[in-house]
Amino acid sequence: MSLTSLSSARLAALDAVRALAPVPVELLRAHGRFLAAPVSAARSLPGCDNSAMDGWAVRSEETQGATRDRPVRLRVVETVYAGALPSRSLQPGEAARVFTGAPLPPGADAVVRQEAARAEADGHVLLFIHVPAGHDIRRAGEEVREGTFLFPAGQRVDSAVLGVLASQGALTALVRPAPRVAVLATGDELVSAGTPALPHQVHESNLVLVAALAQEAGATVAFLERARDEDSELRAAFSRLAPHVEVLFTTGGASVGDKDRVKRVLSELGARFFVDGVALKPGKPVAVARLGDTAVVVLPGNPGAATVAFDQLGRPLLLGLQGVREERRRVRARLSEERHKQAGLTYLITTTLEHRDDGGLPWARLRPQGAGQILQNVGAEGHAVLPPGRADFAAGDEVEVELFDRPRYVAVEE
Ligand SMILES: Nc1nc2c(c(=O)[nH]1)N[C@H]1C(S)=C(S)[C@@H](COP(=O)(O)OP(=O)(O)OC[C@H]3O[C@@H](n4cnc5c(N)ncnc54)[C@H](O)[C@@H]3O)O[C@H]1N2
Ligand code: MOO
Repeated sequence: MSLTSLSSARLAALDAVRALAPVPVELLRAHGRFLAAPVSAARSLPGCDNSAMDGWAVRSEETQGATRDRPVRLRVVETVYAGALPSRSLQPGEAARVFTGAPLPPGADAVVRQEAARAEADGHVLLFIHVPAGHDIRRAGEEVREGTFLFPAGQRVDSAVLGVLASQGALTALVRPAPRVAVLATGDELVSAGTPALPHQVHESNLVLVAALAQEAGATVAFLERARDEDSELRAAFSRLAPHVEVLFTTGGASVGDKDRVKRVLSELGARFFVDGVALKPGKPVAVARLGDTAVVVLPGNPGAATVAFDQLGRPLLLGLQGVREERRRVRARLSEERHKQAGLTYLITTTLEHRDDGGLPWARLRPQGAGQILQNVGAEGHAVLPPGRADFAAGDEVEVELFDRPRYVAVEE
């Protein structure tokens, strides 16, 4: 098996998919999806000059010198509520009762909030403070002007973006749908959760693990299935599942053992391989193929290896179907302990970061690592990247850490 570099494999894997066609969906259903086209403002926000407070709209120059002891007295000529329109312009000596969000009458240029004023029974108001022009007013278009750019294609639709789209009067957002995925766990040693397992048996855990990873990458999980390490079972499972999903993930049987049959059976079914083995640890046996219209990601059975292989090839592929690629933040850090590795491979080691008060680089506290282990991903902040071309790393050596949190999403060109 000749091993492809991680960077080439990531590029090659993306050729196995094309972005799904955009569809307009109701705003709440767009939550977590990615915009398929840029969005510009359909209207200005606010739409008109309006009051930021409950109070009185005034001509600011008339409040000159007002204090508690020497209030300014104005005649209240109307009341304007949010959503209503003023009936007239303010003339000298006049004020309008206004509530938060109410359009400002022409002629008014400031608001005195009601804590600084008192209504009198005879239809006047006493103002106790001087307000400059613009005070407690929200100007038309001060936040958004009609036609200005709001979001690029590829923007992830989170709650904040949904709020803005709704404020523009949008009912729907144009997004790419969630890719549908199936996960197939293979292995004769596996015992389903809920069933007692003998010491030589293994509780099946990759289905839920990979399904959750797929959901985190925006996919909808349509099938979770098991197959034994038999050609006929594998063949039947591939043929049954592939037509119904965009991506089929398999776990186990990916390596070179006698019962590692997944890749061979896929080939016999006519699958075309884009990636077959990557110079990566953990995750080396990972493959990406296409069976008919379905992308197949062959993940190793070891849970730690399956996680990294999913993260490096499966996740980009699911994001590609949604029209985006992810740019993770990278920071430099110092290794908290020495590591030795195979020089030809990229090692990705889950890590937390420790910031000390000495002003220096953070320390990468590597999690206990093993492809077959499963605790290493819990609470990890990122991957320490130990690049190829080097075998020995001493404690204190500088490395890059790729952070999982707050990535940037960029629309991919089609
Ligand atoms: N001679 C060689 N042996 C191995 C090589 C190699 O290059 N030459 N590669 C190793 C690497 S790297 C990995 S990673 C593993 C993974 O290979 P497979 O994909 O074939 O995985 P399995 O053998 O089926 O299982 C490995 C391990 O993981 C457990 N497992 C499998 N599926 C699940 C599941 N759904 N839930 C929980 N645990 C699961 C399984 O019981 C095994 O312990 O191969 C190396 N070997
Ligand atoms: O590369 Mo396998 O994925 O160690 O452990």
